[in-house]
Amino acid sequence: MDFVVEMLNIRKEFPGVVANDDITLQLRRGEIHALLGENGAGKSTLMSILFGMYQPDKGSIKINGETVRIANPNVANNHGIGMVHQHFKLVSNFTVTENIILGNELTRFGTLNIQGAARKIEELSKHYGLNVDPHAKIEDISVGMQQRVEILKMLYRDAEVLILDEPSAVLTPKEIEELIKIMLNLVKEGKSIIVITHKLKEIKAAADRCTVIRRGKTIGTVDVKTTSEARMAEMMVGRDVTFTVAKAGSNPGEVILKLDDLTVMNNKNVAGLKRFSLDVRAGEIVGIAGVEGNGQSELVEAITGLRKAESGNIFLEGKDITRDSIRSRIDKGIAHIPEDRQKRGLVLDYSLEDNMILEVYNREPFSKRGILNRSAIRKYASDILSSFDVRSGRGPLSLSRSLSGGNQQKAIIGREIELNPSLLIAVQPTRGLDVGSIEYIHKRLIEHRDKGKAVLLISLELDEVLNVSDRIAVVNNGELIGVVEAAETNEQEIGLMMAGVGKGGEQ
Ligand SMILES: Nc1ncnc2c1ncn2[C@@H]1O[C@H](COP(=O)(O)OP(=O)(O)OP(=O)(O)O)[C@@H](O)[C@H]1O
Repeated sequence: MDFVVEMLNIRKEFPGVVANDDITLQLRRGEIHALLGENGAGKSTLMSILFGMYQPDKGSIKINGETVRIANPNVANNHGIGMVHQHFKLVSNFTVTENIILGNELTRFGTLNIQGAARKIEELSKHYGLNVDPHAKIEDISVGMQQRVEILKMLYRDAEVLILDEPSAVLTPKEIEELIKIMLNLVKEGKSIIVITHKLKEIKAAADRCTVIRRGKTIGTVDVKTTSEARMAEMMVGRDVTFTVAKAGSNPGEVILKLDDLTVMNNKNVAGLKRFSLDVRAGEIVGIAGVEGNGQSELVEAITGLRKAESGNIFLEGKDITRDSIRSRIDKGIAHIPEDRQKRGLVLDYSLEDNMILEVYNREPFSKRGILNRSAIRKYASDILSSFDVRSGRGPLSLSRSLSGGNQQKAIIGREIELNPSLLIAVQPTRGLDVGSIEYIHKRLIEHRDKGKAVLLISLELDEVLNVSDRIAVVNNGELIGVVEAAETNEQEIGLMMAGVGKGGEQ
């Protein structure tokens, strides 16, 4: 068999955890190979080893049949291996071309040949159907385009093997479709791809084979065509997974959050949210559906106090909080699962336990007269971590940075739900989570509702909005297009509303 990459019996240990335990993955030339596994199963570690960022403790790597030692990412590049990380590594005020040649291109005379590079990038972009403008500035292009720049960067360096780490996590549904097309184009031209993803639908749509790992061990490699989504999910978590959300009807009570004619400016100082009014009641989950960038961030930031409202009012349990500080809003009962877990969710260089008390460290029993009560903090953190199944090497003492992305996300969700807020704002709460964890988080959101609390769910996953919410508010271009009962609508209707067509067909 013609394998372009073979990772054989790989082992990698971190303090307190065996991240990879005898893992074998063989990549055929010209295939799309999915790598599937629960949060913390060891996928990123395995790919970091292939890309030369970590050295395995045991095992070997073969490229085109020859054993190699990949000492660092430059060596990986020289072997034709490229990687697109979850968090892009682009300089935002540089152009596409400047980013691609950064650290790579010096001519024989020590001067840069930017025009030549731009021409080559344009050709590559055309050849693989990427449609990227080499002269555009990174800050002016969409996230989907930025990802293509990362792909181009690999192609520019003649990568034959492309590793994509959860590439669809940051994309809109349309961008995901385009990405799948691009991946299929790439393999048609002879490239080989390893893609880490939690989305079984995408594996079905794009991949040839799929290797499943669980808790650091290989479970098996399957042909995607002949394996059902349910079977792959079961291999991954070791039990059956239900894909539907079980919930009783809602029982809404008094209004908890009232937004009245709210206008909020965006970063470009134009109205990102326009004269927006909405009620969220106790005992209900209201979902916000919309294409990314249609006012959702401005809405969330205005409610949480991260951005000021230009006009209009925000009421929490009848009290006007429009001008309250962030701290005062937290104290009054607003909790927030932020979209960006690394920037806003966690202090990555703090331990997990310190992250669990970020909002409550000044309360008893966690501190008294400025002295922290470590044992109370540890107990509180340990309880959250075990109830949300946050897996890490050293439990509450683990550095937050060392957790896998999905486990970081679960820790944030646990911390916010534990505050028992009267209003829980959940932004993309299940982004990057495996299907088992998604099931669990949905259950906890519904439980919170059933305790008589209000939940505002903002998600780009239409399935999630439809399944978890009781009512759905659709936004387009910063405006509320309409509010519908989740039980009485469907994907088509919401899709049309997201495109700006009001309920009943009026534009
Ligand atoms: N640098 C590190 N130091 C300590 N522990 C680490 C480090 N990197 C990863 N780990 C641990 O190794 C395990 C595997 O992590 P890894 O990031 O490979 O998982 P993953 O499968 O990619 O998860 P996810 O789907 O959540 O991204 C986790 O328990 C994680 O906490």
